[in-house]
Amino acid sequence: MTERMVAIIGGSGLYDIDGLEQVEWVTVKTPWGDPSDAILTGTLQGLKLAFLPRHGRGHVLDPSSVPYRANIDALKRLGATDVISMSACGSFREEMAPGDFVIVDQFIDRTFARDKSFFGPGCVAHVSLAHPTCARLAATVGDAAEQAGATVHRGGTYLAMEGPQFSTLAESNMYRDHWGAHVIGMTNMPEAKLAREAELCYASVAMVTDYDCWHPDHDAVAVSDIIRTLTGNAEKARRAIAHLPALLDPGRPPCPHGCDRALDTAMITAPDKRDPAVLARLDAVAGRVL
Ligand SMILES: CSC[C@H]1O[C@H](OP(=O)(O)O)[C@H](O)[C@@H]1O
Ligand SMILES: Nc1ncnc2[nH]cnc12
Repeated sequence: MTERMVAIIGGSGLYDIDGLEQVEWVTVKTPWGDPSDAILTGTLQGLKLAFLPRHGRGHVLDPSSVPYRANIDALKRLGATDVISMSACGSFREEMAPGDFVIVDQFIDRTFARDKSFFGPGCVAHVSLAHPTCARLAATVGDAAEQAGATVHRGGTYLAMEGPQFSTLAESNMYRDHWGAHVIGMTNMPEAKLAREAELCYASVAMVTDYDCWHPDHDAVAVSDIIRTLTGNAEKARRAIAHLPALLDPGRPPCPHGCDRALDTAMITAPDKRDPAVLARLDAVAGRVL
């Protein structure tokens, strides 16, 4: 049994959480640079929690500038075992309406200007991403969101785009009609890939703010519309977090899906060929297998 620490990565509109005890904003140094901000740590009814605002408090980082590797490394370094991402997103489906929560289970990664792996020359590893989210954690997060009064869609494909501009109509139609995506955002990739490499269970709550630009009855998305919906979404997200301690024990049994053992079969560089400087950077992420 591992001691559980649930890390919440808060997206647009969610820059802190309340109700924690023994609260501290902790500054964490990582070999990948500084995380987006200090990390809020504390306990909620006995459950250890950490909270990191993805864009920094005051929303100072655009999606391409978020230090995804530093964020995941810092959470792992602090002792996180589970990561719950809470993000604003556009919807490609009529029934996934603004205000609804989608528990994402698949991704299409269209980002191209971000560091996507902790591994590389000197230590090569290939983890499986067939099932990029943790089904156990996702089910619990879905329960917490429902208990918070949200309309929850369990399962959905999140198209991660580079941004910061929103999609063209042609792109929106292609993602929706031909690629089968359900929601769109700019941040869950490479975050989910890095969480898997760091052997963290990862679940994503995509909180719908708009219909992007494909919907004939809705104007193309604008930040002002998003902000209007965000406030209500963030309130529901906070209520969902408050339900987590009743659903998650402080002790965490091994992940039945193997998220916490993702590196068991991933490393391919021969041990005597591994670069010591690269291994030093992997101390938190891959320390278990190095
Ligand atoms: C403020 S609209 C666009 C912005 O919102 C989402 O951020 P996050 O995923 O961190 O909630 C989206 O991905 C864009 O970065
Ligand atoms: N329509 C949209 N496209 C990309 N990111 C988003 N975040 C919120 N709405 C979005």
